[in-house]
Amino acid sequence: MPGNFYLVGLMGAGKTTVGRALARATQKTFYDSDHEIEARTGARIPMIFEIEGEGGFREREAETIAELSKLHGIVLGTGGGVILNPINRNHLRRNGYVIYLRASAEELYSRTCHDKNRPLLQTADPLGKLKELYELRDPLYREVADLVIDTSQQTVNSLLQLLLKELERQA
Ligand SMILES: Nc1ncnc2c1ncn2[C@@H]1O[C@H](COP(=O)(O)OP(=O)(O)O)[C@@H](O)[C@H]1O
Ligand SMILES: O=C(O)C1=C[C@@H](OP(=O)(O)O)[C@@H](O)[C@H](O)C1
Ligand SMILES: [Mg+2]
Repeated sequence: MPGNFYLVGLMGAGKTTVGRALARATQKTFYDSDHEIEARTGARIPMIFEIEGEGGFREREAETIAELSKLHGIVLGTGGGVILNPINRNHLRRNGYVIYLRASAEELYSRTCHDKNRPLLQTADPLGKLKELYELRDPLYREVADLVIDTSQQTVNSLLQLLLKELERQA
C-alpha cells in the first residue's frame, strides 16, 4: 500500500474532517487541497469562484493536485470536484490509496446546509444540486477508489475506527 491516503467524495462527505483525524491517527501530514489553494491565493474559495469562475478555480485545483501528489507520507483531503479532470484522476490513482467517502444526498445536505463556503450549493435548491452532482460524479469517484466507505449512520470517530481496521486488514 502506498504511503499516501487520498480522500474523495462529494461536498459534506467528511474528506476534510475525517482526513485530518486519519492523518493524526496514522502520524502522516494532513493536506487539504482547498486550504492549500486558499493559502496560495490569499483568498477564500467563494471569492475565487466569484472572481475567476469555476474554470479558474479548477485550473488552480489541478496545479495544486499535481504538486501535492508528489509528496510522500501524507493524507490529502481533496475538493469534491477534483475527479472531474482526468489528469487529476491519474495523479490520485498513481500516487496514493484512494478512499471514497460516500453518503446520500440528503445526508450531505444536512451536513452542508448551514455553511456558505461552498459556492456550488448557494442555489435555490441545494438538495437538488447535490442529487445532480451525485449522479454525475459517483461513477468517477468509484473509478479512482481503492476503497468505498459508506459514511451514513457513522460519527467521525466511528468512521475513523472503521477505516483504520480496513486499512490494517489490507496492509
Ligand atoms: N460522518 C459524519 N457524520 C456527521 N457529520 C459529519 C461526518 N463527516 C463530516 N461531518 C460534518 O460535516 C461537515 C462537512 O464536513 P467536511 O469534512 O468539511 O466535508 P468535505 O470536506 O467532504 O466537504 C462538517 O461540519 C463535519 O463536521
Ligand atoms: O464539489 C465541488 O466541486 C467543490 C467542493 C468543495 O470542497 P469540499 O468537497 O471539501 O466541500 C470546493 O473544492 C469547491 O467549493 C468545489
Ligand atoms: Mg473539504
